[in-house]
Amino acid sequence: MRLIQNMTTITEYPASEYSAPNRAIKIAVIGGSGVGKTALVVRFLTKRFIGDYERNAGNLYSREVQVDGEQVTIQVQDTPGAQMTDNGTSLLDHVTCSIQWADAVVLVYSVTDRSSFDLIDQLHQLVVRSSGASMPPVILLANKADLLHLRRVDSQQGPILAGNLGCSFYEVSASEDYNQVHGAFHRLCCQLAKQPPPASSSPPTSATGVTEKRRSLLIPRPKSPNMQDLKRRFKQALSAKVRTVTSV
Ligand SMILES: Nc1nc2c(ncn2[C@@H]2O[C@H](COP(=O)(O)OP(=O)(O)OP(=O)(O)O)[C@@H](O)[C@H]2O)c(=O)[nH]1
Repeated sequence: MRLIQNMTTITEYPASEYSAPNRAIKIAVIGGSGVGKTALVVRFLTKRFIGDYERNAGNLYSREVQVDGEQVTIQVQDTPGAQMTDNGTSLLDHVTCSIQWADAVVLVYSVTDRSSFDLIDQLHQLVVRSSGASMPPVILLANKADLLHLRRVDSQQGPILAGNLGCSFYEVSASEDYNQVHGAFHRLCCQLAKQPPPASSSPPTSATGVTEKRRSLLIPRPKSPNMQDLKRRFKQALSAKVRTVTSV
């Protein structure tokens, strides 16, 4: 597949075709539970929308692509849903680790879930706190835009929040519109690809050494075989649909 946008080209290849180590672009996707994080990641990487997923335990997905002639590996960390508690938020250890690992962060809420919108401000603060001196690029995604009758977050509120946080905003539907989802991730990838790759020998840029940790120690290990796992789930979903059709 070849995509051209703003003079930047991205060509996707099956990961198995290449063995040479590439530059990696690492993206962490964070947000409340059930907002569609997995659906968005899978849609971006495979073009497919699969309705049902197991509850996310923190999978790492990757895909080989070519950006402006440079072969890169896009790695997307799908984090478990953060939840609001009386004391703040929970399930944040994994989220914090993902932020420190990532080159960029995608914050996600669902337009059908007011609490997921209210959570964004706290998650953004967590990104600021976890990033030290090297704040990564952040984009805000409002998902499930197709569910008009269930909307609980007004369409003007997303852009206002994004403006306050200083990040780009996209309202998307993982289920209905691949181009919207792809466009949002694509622009982020192009932005990251234009940045110079980190020098492996460079010293930490902050007293906490967050930058150095981001590149090395805190890389979460994949908890599933990524594309293999995706293919297995897709086959399961297909065969379930075939069973439903044949039994009607
Ligand atoms: N209608 C509609 N449903 C969606 C959309 N995106 C996701 N869903 C549904 O929302 C539910 C939750 O999606 P997931 O991708 O599992 O959400 P998640 O944020 O990864 O959830 P956790 O693993 O609990 O953190 C699933 O039933 C999806 O089919 C969308 O754009 N439109």
